[in-house]
Amino acid sequence: MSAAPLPLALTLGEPGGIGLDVTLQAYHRHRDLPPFYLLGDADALARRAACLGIEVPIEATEPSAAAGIFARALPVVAVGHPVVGEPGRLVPADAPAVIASIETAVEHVRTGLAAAVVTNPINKHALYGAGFRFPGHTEFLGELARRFGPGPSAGGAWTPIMMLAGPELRTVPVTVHVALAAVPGLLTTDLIVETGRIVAADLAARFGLKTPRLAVGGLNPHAGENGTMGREDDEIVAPAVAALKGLGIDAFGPLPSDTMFHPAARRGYDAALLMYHDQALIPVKTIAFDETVNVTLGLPFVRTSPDHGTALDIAGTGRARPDSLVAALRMAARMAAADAAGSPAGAAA
Ligand SMILES: NC(=O)c1ccc[n+]([C@@H]2O[C@H](COP(=O)([O-])OP(=O)(O)OC[C@H]3O[C@@H](n4cnc5c(N)ncnc54)[C@H](O)[C@@H]3O)[C@@H](O)[C@H]2O)c1
Ligand SMILES: N[C@H](C(=O)O)[C@H](O)COP(=O)(O)O
Repeated sequence: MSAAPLPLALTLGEPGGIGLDVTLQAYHRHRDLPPFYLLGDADALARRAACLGIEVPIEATEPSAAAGIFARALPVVAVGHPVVGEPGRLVPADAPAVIASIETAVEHVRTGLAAAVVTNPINKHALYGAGFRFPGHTEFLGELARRFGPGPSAGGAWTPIMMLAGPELRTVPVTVHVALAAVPGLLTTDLIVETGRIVAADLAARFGLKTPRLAVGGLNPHAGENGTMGREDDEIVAPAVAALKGLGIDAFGPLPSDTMFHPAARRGYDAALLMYHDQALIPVKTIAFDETVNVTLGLPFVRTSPDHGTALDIAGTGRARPDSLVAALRMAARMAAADAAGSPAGAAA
């Protein structure tokens, strides 16, 4: 007899945003989801369900009982902080619960209570007053990963890599939450090579792509047009592509970033590496905003998230679509199964 699958640990996210809405709607509308529990406050979730006018049975519980409860009620595991969760408003008193839910989710995976971490969106600015010092989940999770033991990077660090994965396109920003003006100074050949190496390794191990093809986009218009529109593409990006090839990775570029996302071009690669946040996130969110998943590669555990943000403008209105969260829950379950099996399981979106 095989054991019941471990549940996924879903974090609270910003309680003034749509995280609670999409959590409730996902459970309400989809009967075939992998079992998950919300790390938060059952009362706040019940208040949001009433606000949305939907009936969702909610049960406060412990992680070990969550999978058994899931068929009859949405399990909620308390994080030890009450939550106000007023739709459309950031309440400073809610920040400790938001941070605690992320830490607790990672701890539950580390201690074998949960299979993977799925995060609801946060408002980073709202957390800074409570001591949060990271640009986003990605960097915070990289730090929390140290609890699993030393990572492969310098000083025992883990290198978390952001990938946005949709049904037709996967993109990776090489630099992430930094001002555009800082990007040229941060781009190095080593950074691109390390990013490409982790992407190729995780696509093979966790997405069932044995020899993933990586398209590398240039920084400047027309990938620098032979150096006449900036030298970074020739001096930093091209050597990184050559180094990735030297590692046996099927990488090519630098490509002009404006013409690498049309349908025929997309069929030529499994993931695209782009030099900064908006180069990577605009195409994938434009093509499939409702189905794309934000996944963190390079960690000793699985983390996925919907691609959207807190959307304070529509919280509590019933207009938030749960599709991206549903995709994130399903992808997390597939990736965790691949990790558990120690072999590729094909977690493609
Ligand atoms: N994973 C995360 O924690 C994460 C991801 C992205 C943005 N954010 C944060 O979210 C905040 C708001 O960011 P933003 O305004 O750029 O993006 P957003 O995704 O919150 O909203 C952009 C637009 O899309 C709409 N929208 C978003 N999700 C939707 C859904 N599920 N259904 C229907 N409509 C939806 C919103 O109403 C808004 O009009 C920022 O503080 C940002 O840092 C967090
Ligand atoms: N850049 C991400 C996006 O726009 O989807 C987002 O801010 C989430 O980042 P984290 O997963 O690091 O919180």
